[in-house]
Amino acid sequence: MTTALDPIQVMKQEVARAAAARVSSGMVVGLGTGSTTAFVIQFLGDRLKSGDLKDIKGVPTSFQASVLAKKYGIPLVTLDEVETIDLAIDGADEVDPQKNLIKGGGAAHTREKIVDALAETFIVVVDSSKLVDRLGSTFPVPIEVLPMAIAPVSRAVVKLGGQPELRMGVRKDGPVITDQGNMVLDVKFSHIDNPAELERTLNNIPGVVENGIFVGVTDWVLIGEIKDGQPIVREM
Ligand SMILES: O=C(CO)[C@H](O)[C@H](O)COP(=O)(O)O
Repeated sequence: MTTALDPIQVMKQEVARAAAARVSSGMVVGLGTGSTTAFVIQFLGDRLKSGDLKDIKGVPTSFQASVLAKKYGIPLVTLDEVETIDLAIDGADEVDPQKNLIKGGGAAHTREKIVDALAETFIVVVDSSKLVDRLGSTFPVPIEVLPMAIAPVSRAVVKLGGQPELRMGVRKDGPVITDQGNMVLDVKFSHIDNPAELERTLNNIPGVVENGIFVGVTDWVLIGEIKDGQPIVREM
């Protein structure tokens, strides 16, 4: 008996393979967080193992990314050790037609924004379900907040028209704690007219560490799709 592969997983793998193929020997590579970039890290490890790729260094965007990079044999460096990142590859929860993003489904958006924004080239890898006409259509905006400021930040986002919800752990009692020891508010907005303005406004609230709106950071989006029953990768 054969088991049909989940089409979303197939699209993620294809797009991850296409992104991993864009990495050249000697590059410093930003390693994103999430299920799609987990495939990227695995494929980079495969290329290193086969000798097709040599001497790359990874800058992880999360504890999860560093664990996977070690598992697949990718040497890691910190931002203290390198001045530039040649290429960053990361996933996203929503992508609009201007290549603006909502990220942070894995609560890693703070480190992701630092690494992705530093990269000379930033490639986003998504399956086609992540494409939206307008940010905020399907996904709330994740905001990393210092634990002591959860109440005032929640009140401030309500004044901005948002509905905040403290992100809770799935296999853990209590809230999700980020790699930096903070908490995450997922904030639903009925519509986001100006993502750049909302990104700045949210980051100006005292106690907010970083929010998951990424404006003007993306160079390329690789989109995994199924066409005529076959997975294809489209570029935006
Ligand atoms: O922003 C992220 C983590 O903070 C991820 O990149 C985003 O949630 C997409 O994840 P996936 O590839 O699993 O769909």
